[in-house]
Amino acid sequence: MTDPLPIVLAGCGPVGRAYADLVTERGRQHGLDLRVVAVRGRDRQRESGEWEPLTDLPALLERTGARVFAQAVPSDGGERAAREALQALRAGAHVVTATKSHLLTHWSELAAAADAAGRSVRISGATGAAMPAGDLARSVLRGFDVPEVSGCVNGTATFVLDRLADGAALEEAVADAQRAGIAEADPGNDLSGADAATKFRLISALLWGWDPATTRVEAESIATPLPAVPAGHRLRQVARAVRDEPGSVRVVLSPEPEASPLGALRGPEKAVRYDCGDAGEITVSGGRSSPRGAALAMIKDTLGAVLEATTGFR
Ligand SMILES: NC(=O)C1=CN([C@@H]2O[C@H](COP(=O)(O)OP(=O)(O)OC[C@H]3O[C@@H](n4cnc5c(N)ncnc54)[C@H](OP(=O)(O)O)[C@@H]3O)[C@@H](O)[C@H]2O)C=CC1
Ligand SMILES: N[C@@H](CC=O)C(=O)O
Repeated sequence: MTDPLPIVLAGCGPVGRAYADLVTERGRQHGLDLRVVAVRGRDRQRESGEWEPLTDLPALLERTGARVFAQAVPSDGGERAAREALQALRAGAHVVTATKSHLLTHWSELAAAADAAGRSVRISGATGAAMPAGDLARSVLRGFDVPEVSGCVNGTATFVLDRLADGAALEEAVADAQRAGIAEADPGNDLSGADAATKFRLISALLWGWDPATTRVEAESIATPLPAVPAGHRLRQVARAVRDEPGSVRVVLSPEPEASPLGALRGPEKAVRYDCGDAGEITVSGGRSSPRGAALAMIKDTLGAVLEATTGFR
C-alpha cells in the first residue's frame, strides 16, 4: 500500500456521495490508500465530524496535502467550479470532474494550468458517465487519425424516443426518465440536444484539440409529432463531429437501422462510434448512466491520474 493519497471532494449530491463511499475500497484494490479528507458543499465543508462554514480552498488543499481535487458540483455555469479547478492545479493536485460547464468555458486555461503544474484533468464523468468514450478520445485511439465521431450520448433522449415510438406522451416519457434517475430535474438540455452537444464538444476537444468554448452547435430538439421513421429503424438523437469541419458539432434526430449500434440501444443506453479510417469503425457502448456510474468513472479517473504520468487533458 502507498502512503495516504488525500482527496478533497467538492459536491456531495448523488454523484459525490457515491464517489466518497467507494473510492477508498476501489483504491485498495490497486494498492492505493485513497482518502477523502474534506468534502465541500455550497456554503459548508466537513473535514472530520461536523459541517462547518466553507473556507478558502487553497488553504484547505495545502493543510490536507491534497493530491486529487474531485468535482461533482452542478454543471450550472457558475464561476466557482472553474476557479477552484484552477486553484487545485496550481496547488499541485490532479483534477477529476463530472462537472461539465467549466470545461466548456475554461478548457484552454485549465489545460495550461495543468501542463504548468505537471498534473492531469480527467473528465470521464462529464463525457458519458461510466461509458469510457472519453478515454478512447483522450488516449486509446491515438495514432488512428479519426475523421469522424458520432453517437447517442444522452440516455434520456434514447429512453424518451423509444417510449414515444411505443405511443407514450412526451410528458409521461420524460417523467418516467426522471423517476429512473436518468433525466435532469430540468430535462430541457436532454431534449434540446444541448447535453449531447456538450459531451461532443468535450469529446472533440480530447480527440482533435478543438476549444469547446468556440465550438459551434446546431441541435434539433425532441418534440412531438416526431418525424416518420422507415420500417426496421428507430429514431435516435445522434451527435456528430467531423475532423475536416473544425469547431462544429451537430445533433439531429436520425432514423437508425434497428440492427446498427445506435438503433440497437435500449432504455438509457449510450454509444459512441469512432470512424477510425484504415483501422475500421470502433464503437463503445454501455456503461451505467447514473450517479453511481458517474462516480465510478471519477474513481477510474482518480486511479488513472495517480498511476499514469500524464499531464493536462490527455
Ligand atoms: N447524475 C448523473 O447521472 C450524472 C451527473 N453528472 C454531473 O455530476 C455533477 C454532480 O451531480 P449530482 O451529484 O447530481 O449533484 P448536483 O449537481 O445536484 O450538486 C449537488 C451538490 O453540489 C453542491 N453545490 C451546489 N452548488 C455548489 C457550488 N457552487 N459549489 C460547490 N458545491 C456546490 C451542493 O452543496 P450542498 O450539499 O451544500 O447543497 C451539493 O452537495 C453535475 O455537474 C452533473 O451534471 C455527470 C454525469 C452523470
Ligand atoms: N441527463 C443525462 C445524465 C448524464 O449526463 C443523460 O440523460 O444522459
